[in-house]
Amino acid sequence: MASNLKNLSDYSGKNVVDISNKRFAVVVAEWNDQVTGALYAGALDTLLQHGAKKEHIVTTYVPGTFELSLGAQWQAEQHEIDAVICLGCVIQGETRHFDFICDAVANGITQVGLKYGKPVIFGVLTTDNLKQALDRSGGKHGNKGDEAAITAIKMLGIKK
Ligand SMILES: Nc1c(NC[C@H](O)[C@H](O)[C@H](O)CO)[nH]c(=O)[nH]c1=O
Ligand SMILES: CC(=O)[C@@H](O)COP(=O)(O)O
Repeated sequence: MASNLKNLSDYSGKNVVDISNKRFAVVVAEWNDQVTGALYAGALDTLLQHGAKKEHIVTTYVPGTFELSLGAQWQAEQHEIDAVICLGCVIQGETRHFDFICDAVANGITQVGLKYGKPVIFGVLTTDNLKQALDRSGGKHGNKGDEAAITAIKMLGIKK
């Protein structure tokens, strides 16, 4: 369902479990930091609102979205990490570079989750322009950082 039909910050309460002892890694891309900073604020707030302890949230930064996959692997390979949340924002420029980054990071993040059997969440905006990104990082369509955090929580509820 397109974001303009479903607010990114709305979610059902199903599979929302006690996360007071769960440890989260949040990996944030520095590119478009006006947007990724807002995504991070949303994700952090959502984790804390649902009972995560601040001392159980490890935050690291990578240069760009392309580096999120390796940044996520460095976190997921640590036994004590229960879930990884990846936050980035790729905005279409004049060339096809956008396509290569988006494809690489979607596949890379997927492979990390499968390799370590842990939720590794794709909290990446892939937009045509800055306005679309701002609308989805705390604007009229909600915050994909919220969505990424609640997705991590719900996946932990599903994983036995
Ligand atoms: N154009 C955007 C980038 N480009 C940088 C890449 O992510 C990567 O860091 C570089 O290709 C070196 O490997 N990154 C974003 O996160 N967002 C963009 O819009
Ligand atoms: C997604 C990008 O890497 C892009 O913003 C770079 O811009 P351009 O395609 O004009 O080089």
